[in-house]
Amino acid sequence: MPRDPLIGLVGKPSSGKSTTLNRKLSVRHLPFKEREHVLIRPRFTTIDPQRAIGYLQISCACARYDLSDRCKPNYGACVKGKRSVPIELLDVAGLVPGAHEGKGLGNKFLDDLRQADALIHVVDVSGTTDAEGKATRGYDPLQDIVWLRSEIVRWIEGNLVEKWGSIKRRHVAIKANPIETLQNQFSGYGSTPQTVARALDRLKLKEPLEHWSPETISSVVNSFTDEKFPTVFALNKIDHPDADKNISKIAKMQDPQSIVLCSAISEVFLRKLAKQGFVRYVEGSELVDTREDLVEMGEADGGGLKELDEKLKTRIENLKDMVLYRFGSTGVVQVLSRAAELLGLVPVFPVRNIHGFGAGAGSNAVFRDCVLVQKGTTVRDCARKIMGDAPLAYVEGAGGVRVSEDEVVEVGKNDVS
Ligand SMILES: Nc1nc2c(ncn2[C@@H]2O[C@H](COP(=O)(O)OP(=O)(O)OP(=O)(O)O)[C@@H](O)[C@H]2O)c(=O)[nH]1
Repeated sequence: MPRDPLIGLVGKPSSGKSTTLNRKLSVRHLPFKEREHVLIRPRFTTIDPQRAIGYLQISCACARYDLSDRCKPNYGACVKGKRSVPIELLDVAGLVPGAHEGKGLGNKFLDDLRQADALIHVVDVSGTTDAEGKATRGYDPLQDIVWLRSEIVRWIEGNLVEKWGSIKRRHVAIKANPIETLQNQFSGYGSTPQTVARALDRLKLKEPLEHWSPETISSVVNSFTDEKFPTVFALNKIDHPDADKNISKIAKMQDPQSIVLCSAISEVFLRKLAKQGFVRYVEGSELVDTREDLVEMGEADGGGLKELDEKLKTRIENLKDMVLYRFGSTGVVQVLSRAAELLGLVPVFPVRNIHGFGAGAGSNAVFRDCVLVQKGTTVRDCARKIMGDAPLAYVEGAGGVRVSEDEVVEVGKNDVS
């Protein structure tokens, strides 16, 4: 049965992980059942990783069938076809340079990372904190991208090289293929034979495994790391004046698809103002309206918003200029969306009644559930994930069409019941 996708949040101290999570983690607003899930589960000490629930914004199935006004999710929310679906996050705090040698409880944190399917690396792009998170000025944040990646690679490589002699001997003795041999070593990182196959495929290696040089082993581990831990770089603190030059530098070195610019503190601020009734704010967009704006747009009562004092007005104007107009949004919602894209997550909407998309039992509500599955998941696996071991007669997709259990689920293709 496929397990739920898990995204790990990493970054040095003070890069802004908690601030980013505060945005995504609204424990108070969750139903009680879900809250239990969210609470930090201390195992041995208080610095254990935290499981948190983030909200991934997707386009809801209700929008495709023009049923937005009847869409009532059991978890998360749906506003005019934009649905927030809960997704689990693993907050891996405490990674510092030297973690693979055990510095700062590094091995433990790296071990916790094993469970993650993708990573969000929160980078302080303002350069106002050094490698260990202490206040400074002019630090080059590209170094953080380099060292954090290197910690993960050196950890995996170290574990592999330590046993390389016996791995090689066994490989030759049982005439295994490289995928089998490596999968045996990498399964502890949550790898599958497909992950290993893709990692090897890229390298087009000619030499048999028993003749691999240390450089080849290193490139195999690098390629495996790319496959197993696809990473989004959340370049945080873009509101800071020193951020610009660092952003350009990082943009030249990294795949643009892997970068999202964000200002977690701006997102927290805007949400707070919206909650207090001072602004109307559409999450993930550049739209922030004050009472005056709404009056100007023809809403006589200013949308019922409160009057702002001069200080708050100036702060909002600055935030618009420095962040929203320049970058299009605070970027925080986009960070999670990009990670889901890298993972190829597919939202699936299980319903009891495939013709009306309802939940049954006389309810008028539609699309109450939405589960996220990894790309490549079959209809059978998906049904098992939703129904457990209950006997499966057959699965129908939208329009009441029977769907083969071997079919792979795709967006908009087979919303199953
Ligand atoms: N200017 C600016 N400051 C930010 C932003 N996000 C976070 N900060 C500040 O950076 C500091 C560290 O933020 P945290 O969210 O606590 O960082 P962290 O990565 O969780 O730190 P640890 O818990 O030590 O691992 C705080 O003072 C935040 O207010 C941002 O977008 N812009």
